[in-house]
Amino acid sequence: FIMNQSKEQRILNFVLQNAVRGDPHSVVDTIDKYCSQKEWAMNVGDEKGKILDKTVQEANPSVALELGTYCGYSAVRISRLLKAGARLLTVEFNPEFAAIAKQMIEFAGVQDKVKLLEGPSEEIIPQLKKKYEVDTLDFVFLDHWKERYTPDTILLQECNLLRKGSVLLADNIIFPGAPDFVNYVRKSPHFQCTNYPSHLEYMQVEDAMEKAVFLG
Ligand SMILES: Nc1ncnc2c1ncn2[C@@H]1O[C@H](Cn2cc(CNC(=O)c3cc([N+](=O)[O-])cc(O)c3O)nn2)[C@@H](O)[C@H]1O
Ligand SMILES: [Mg+2]
Repeated sequence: FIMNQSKEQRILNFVLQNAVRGDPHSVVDTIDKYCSQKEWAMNVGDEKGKILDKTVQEANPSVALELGTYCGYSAVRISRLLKAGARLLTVEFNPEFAAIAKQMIEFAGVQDKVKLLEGPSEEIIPQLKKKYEVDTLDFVFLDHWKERYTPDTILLQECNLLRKGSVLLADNIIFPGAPDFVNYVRKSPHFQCTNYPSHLEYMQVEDAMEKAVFLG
């Protein structure tokens, strides 16, 4: 247990020493092993990860966006399911976390499918069309600051980044909670919502994910 390292650095080192290079599944399993046995961390985890997997497979996105990369757990989890030629853009504004995630993504061998965009989501989203050549987004995973879920969902619409059928999936609806987001999407005539009860990663605490499909 190297004290002067960050928790995120310890998670990355555990993966580099214990997972199989080029095998995204082993990277995901190894992070879950470390975070359930050694140090808790805010990865979406395996129980909610299975809901994420099903939602991604159903959407079968060509272009996906993730808000809040953290160590890259869900970026690896999502990108391992993407069809040939599909891509994931993931947004992270903490440079230390971005550096960890970059190494995690490369070790997993999914770097050709994943583009990590460093900066706050509110700055990056308006750049997606011109700077990152996005037309519309097929899938969006929200897992960053919970107070940003609603403003960023509104921003995605204002930037014409959603099309009929675009799928939003939000983590932490119960814990830490995103009450204004849940109110916003469930009240909006532009979204069809589904709630998926689950548990907080690595804990026996209630949590849930919310799927909101854009109706145009
Ligand atoms: N506007 C933003 N733009 C880009 N990246 C952002 C933004 N806000 C936070 N981030 C980044 O998301 C990552 C992860 N993150 C997520 C959160 C919010 N999520 C949680 O706080 C959380 C907390 C718990 N929890 O406390 O049990 C469980 C979870 O699953 C969570 O996602 N804060 N940082 C961090 O690296 C941060 O730099
Ligand atoms: Mg989360």
